[in-house]
Amino acid sequence: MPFSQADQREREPSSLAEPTSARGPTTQRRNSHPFLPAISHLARHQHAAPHRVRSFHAAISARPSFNPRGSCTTVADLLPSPRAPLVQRGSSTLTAPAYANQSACDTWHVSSSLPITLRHVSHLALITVSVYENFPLELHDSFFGAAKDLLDLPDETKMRKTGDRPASIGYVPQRPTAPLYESIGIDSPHTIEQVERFTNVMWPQGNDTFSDAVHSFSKRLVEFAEMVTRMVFESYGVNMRLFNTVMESTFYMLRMFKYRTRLANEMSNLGLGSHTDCSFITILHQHHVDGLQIKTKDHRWIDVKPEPSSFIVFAGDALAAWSNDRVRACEHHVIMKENKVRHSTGLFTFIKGLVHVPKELVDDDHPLRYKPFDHFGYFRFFISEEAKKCTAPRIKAYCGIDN
Ligand SMILES: O=C(O)CCC(=O)C(=O)O
Ligand SMILES: [Fe+2]
Repeated sequence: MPFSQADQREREPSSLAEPTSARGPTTQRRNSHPFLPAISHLARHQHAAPHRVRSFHAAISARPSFNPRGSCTTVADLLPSPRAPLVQRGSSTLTAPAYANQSACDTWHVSSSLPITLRHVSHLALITVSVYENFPLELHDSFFGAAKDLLDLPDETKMRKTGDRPASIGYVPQRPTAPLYESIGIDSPHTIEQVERFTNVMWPQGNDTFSDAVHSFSKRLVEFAEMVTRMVFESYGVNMRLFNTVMESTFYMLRMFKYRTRLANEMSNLGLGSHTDCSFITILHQHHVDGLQIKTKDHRWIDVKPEPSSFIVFAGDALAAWSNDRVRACEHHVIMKENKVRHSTGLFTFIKGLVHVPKELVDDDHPLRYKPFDHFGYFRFFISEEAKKCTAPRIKAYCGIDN
């Protein structure tokens, strides 16, 4: 989420906040916020039996090769063994390999009510998840139709102030370093009040088609983000009371991106430069036009192909720190290969208050590597000029501990 416009608002009081000074490195173990590995790719899954699950239903596929210590995660390593035992509880089922592009993958079917143990998945860099129930294709299409209407508005309209929360940042116009890219954000898009507030700024006469599409889509996306969060807490054996606290303290920002086509005299096809996100997790959706690439541990860029109802989950910098470097924040960029306008969207999660590495993730082999940090404070640092000069990862510069 490489925002260039600093729109820094005052910090919101946090239910998680504890005085930093009161906590030394060895005592900073409560109130931390876990998260998923590096990347999940959520794809439509045809073989599912939706009637088996009550609510949100997804399938997670992963390639084999599991590193039980999971010290550091990127694509193409630390993936679970197909032989790894999977816990199946509640309405979960384990099915045959189902994801066509990946050989020897296993598929887990999970629902939000499902306490599936994700220990084997939690160090993954790349997993694929099919979301098919509660997330019909029409919803994706109506959402992207709404996003297109929004991003086709005149720049002066898109620049209007719409939010005032700590992590708010509104419209990011095309700029010399990323001339093809523009983006616009909606805070708390799962609440109808916030979506209507935003809509009324953009369309003072109202636009129910827009607000309905965005709200319906975001509500489900937030449910999905919660589900993933829960799975990660469980996978790390972190106290579930902490999960509840974190859920209450999570701030969601939805951003919609548009990449225009190149002009005749423009040589570069770079849509968006290489970066990691400052979020805890990011859930991305590319809709139809590809361009997203992620960097593997061995520094290769690989394509993430769009599928009509597929999502990708990235670990952001905050998750990397929370996990005490077990999970690596996913480096990604956008290369515009097709000569088509590209629309994509991302849900970014932030934790209000201090983020601590949980005690479960600190041991002799994994000494504490991060001080507790204020996530919104990190957001402000992330978009600052100072951060741009950092040679080390920004999160390390902000709150890393040299061991
Ligand atoms: O458009 C995309 O697929 C990625 C956008 C992105 O990475 C970002 O805005 O942080
Ligand atoms: Fe990003």
